[in-house]
Amino acid sequence: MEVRARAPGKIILAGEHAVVHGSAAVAAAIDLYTTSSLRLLPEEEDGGAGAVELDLRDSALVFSWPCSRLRGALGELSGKAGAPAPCSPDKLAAIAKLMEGQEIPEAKIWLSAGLSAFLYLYTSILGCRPGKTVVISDLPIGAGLGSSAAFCVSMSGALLTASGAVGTGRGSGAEEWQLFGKDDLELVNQWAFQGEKIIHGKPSGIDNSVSTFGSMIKFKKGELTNLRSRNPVKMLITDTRVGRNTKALVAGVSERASRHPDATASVFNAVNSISEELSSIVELAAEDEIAITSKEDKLAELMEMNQGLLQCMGVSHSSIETVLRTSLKYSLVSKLTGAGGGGCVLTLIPTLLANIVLEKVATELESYGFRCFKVEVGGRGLQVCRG
Ligand SMILES: Nc1ncnc2c1ncn2[C@@H]1O[C@H](COP(=O)(O)OP(=O)(O)O)[C@@H](O)[C@H]1O
Ligand SMILES: C[C@@](O)(CCOP(=O)(O)O)CC(=O)O
Ligand SMILES: [Mg+2]
Repeated sequence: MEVRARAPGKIILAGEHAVVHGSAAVAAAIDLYTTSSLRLLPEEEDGGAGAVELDLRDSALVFSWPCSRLRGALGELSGKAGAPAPCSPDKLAAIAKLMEGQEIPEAKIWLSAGLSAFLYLYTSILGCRPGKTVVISDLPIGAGLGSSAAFCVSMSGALLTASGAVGTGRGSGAEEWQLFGKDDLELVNQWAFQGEKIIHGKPSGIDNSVSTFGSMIKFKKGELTNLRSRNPVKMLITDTRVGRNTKALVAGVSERASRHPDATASVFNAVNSISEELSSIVELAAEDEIAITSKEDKLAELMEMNQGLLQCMGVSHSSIETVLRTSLKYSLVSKLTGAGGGGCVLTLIPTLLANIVLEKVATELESYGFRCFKVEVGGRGLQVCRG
């Protein structure tokens, strides 16, 4: 039997980086997904044959580890259905050794973090049982849209379903994709967070939480509040195609914070106020055109202020500045989203101007070699399908 699990990427409307240091942040799921499909294979009679295979379709790369090699490196693991234990330094070192001999092209060496997270999740949840996993994603990888979290959430969802630890709870029989109940989602989220730790070093947990639970959320110190967004929030996403790595950017902000503790504490505090205000504005119901415009003006101003503070943290980039300047020509406000340093930028598209301005600004941005995504904001989180 095959289990498929899909998990969305996300945008951060306010609060990235500061959220790692305890400030509030606001994030929403988007309708771009990573899907992990898992098929367990029968154990061979001698107990030693078979392999764990990971097929990364978008990269056209397949990785494989004989079960005997996994047992040799990690011991006789039985698999675990309950809450996860963090990956110990010894296990991480053993996983790093298992990367040896895998042919990762130099240009895609960043995939090794994802492979390590995969091996940790697979062997911790299922032990060293043979199986094949195929991963396909709509998301640009390493661009600020939470591909690492969507990878960990979809993988944890598929593995925990295959292990029997979680089961599909809700959804009509006619629907292919089914939703989990709250307890199952909590468990998937805990495992995905451990996977994110392997990829990010010090994640806040916002990305895996919004990918698991979907919708729009406020997140602060591990606490999640669901936001009821009363009016649609329309965002254009521009991928500058400048590659970057969240782990390095998060570490860079922490280093700046240790050099200038008082100044950065004030910056993080200001971001906290922006996220708090933005989350209450999002929940206001605007009934007419004047109210909608006034609400969107406030959101735009808060995004603009947040972008200035992200510059203070040292995570903007000349490509991001180009997107800001271009959108400003159309009187639109933008901010980076995710870790910055390149990657993606959000542009708020006012409801009343959407028909006039969206295509024009996207066309101009694409003429510079950027890639634009028009996404639905605040949709579903993890979904699973068996077949
Ligand atoms: N589909 C995928 N297959 C393998 N690894 C992935 C995949 N998606 C994400 N990753 C891992 O996550 C890393 C990107 O995460 P990160 O730097 O946090 O950027 P973002 O989460 O914004 O895309 C990649 O370098 C890779 O290790
Ligand atoms: C910078 C940060 O706030 C968000 C990172 O998002 P992404 O990996 O760039 O999509 C880090 C975190 O909250 O874990
Ligand atoms: Mg990430």
